[in-house]
Amino acid sequence: MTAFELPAPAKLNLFLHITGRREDGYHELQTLFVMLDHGDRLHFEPHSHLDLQCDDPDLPVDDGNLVLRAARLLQEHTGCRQGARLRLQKRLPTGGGVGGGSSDAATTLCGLNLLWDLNLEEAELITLGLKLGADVPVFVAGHSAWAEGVGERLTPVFMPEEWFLVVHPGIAVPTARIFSDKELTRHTPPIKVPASLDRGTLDSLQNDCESVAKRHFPPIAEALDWLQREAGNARMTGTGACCFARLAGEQAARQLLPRLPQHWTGFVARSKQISPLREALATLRARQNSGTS
Ligand SMILES: C[C@](O)(CO)[C@H](O)COP(=O)(O)OP(=O)(O)OC[C@H]1O[C@@H](n2ccc(N)nc2=O)[C@H](O)[C@@H]1O
Ligand SMILES: Nc1ncnc2c1ncn2[C@@H]1O[C@H](COP(=O)(O)OP(=O)(O)OP(=O)(O)O)[C@@H](O)[C@H]1O
Repeated sequence: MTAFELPAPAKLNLFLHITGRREDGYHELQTLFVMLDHGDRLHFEPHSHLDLQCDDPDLPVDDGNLVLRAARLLQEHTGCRQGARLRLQKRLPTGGGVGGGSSDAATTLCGLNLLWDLNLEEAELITLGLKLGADVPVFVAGHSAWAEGVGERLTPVFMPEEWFLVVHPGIAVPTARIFSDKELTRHTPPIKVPASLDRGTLDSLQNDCESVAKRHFPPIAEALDWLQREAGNARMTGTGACCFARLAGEQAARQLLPRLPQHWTGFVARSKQISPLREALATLRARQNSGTS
């Protein structure tokens, strides 16, 4: 396979319940993930060794970057000695709760599986991904999903494609800081996976991390208040910092975006049943099979 580019999409947690804590300190969750049509991009090229470039000067380009950690993990797991030149275009805010780093890691695993002709099955990539972070498996699976465990027990759910305004109130939230707070609600009773998730049910479900995140990071409370006033049904995603609201359509979302207070950034995105990564991989494979790569 020669050079190609793949998306690393964002996710939203439409709700997030914490139902318990494991002995290793990780939290048991119930959450609904949707994939968005907005995210980072990663360029792959054959190369003698692993080399990462990134357009965000605040991110490391050594093993501190999840892209290189994912690449090395795949090399170790398969014994593959090939390299790759990887160029990461960041669009997702770091520590934003939209899964930026995790999605980059998933795209790296899937892209190198193709570049290096490894032919690993999706289940094997998911197991590897979980070693890199609790959010990596859902990006490898690449569809909207109900998730349990630490986020790795995935059940596909059909969700209508909807438009969202996602607001980033200019701060980075370290996930561990929220999960280590003594006052975090950790015992929400588990709910059964509903056969279908109607809007009324979804709107009644909360993000258990919100109150702790709002206390540590007041800009999150401000962003939630603003979105609630302007659009209704405001929620935080993951452990923050991003907050989001569902809008009636693309136009409504795009009209609200320029009205964001100046010190925040945001983006408009549509949820996708099948992630842009999975779609792009299918196109690349089809090209490979027809010999036009
Ligand atoms: C909150 C979510 O974003 C929901 O999608 C994810 O569960 C977080 O996933 P992630 O960013 O991939 O998190 P990881 O990199 O695996 O973990 C960061 C830290 O958060 C804490 N952590 C994370 C996930 C989890 N289910 N329980 C935890 O207690 C752990 O202290 C861990 O050291
Ligand atoms: N490729 C990457 N992109 C973003 N952050 C990265 C990357 N590689 C390593 N990191 C580190 O990961 C941390 C933030 O991770 P990430 O961007 O996944 O947070 P997040 O968007 O809040 O995701 P989540 O919803 O999974 O919590 C930062 O400490 C950052 O330096």
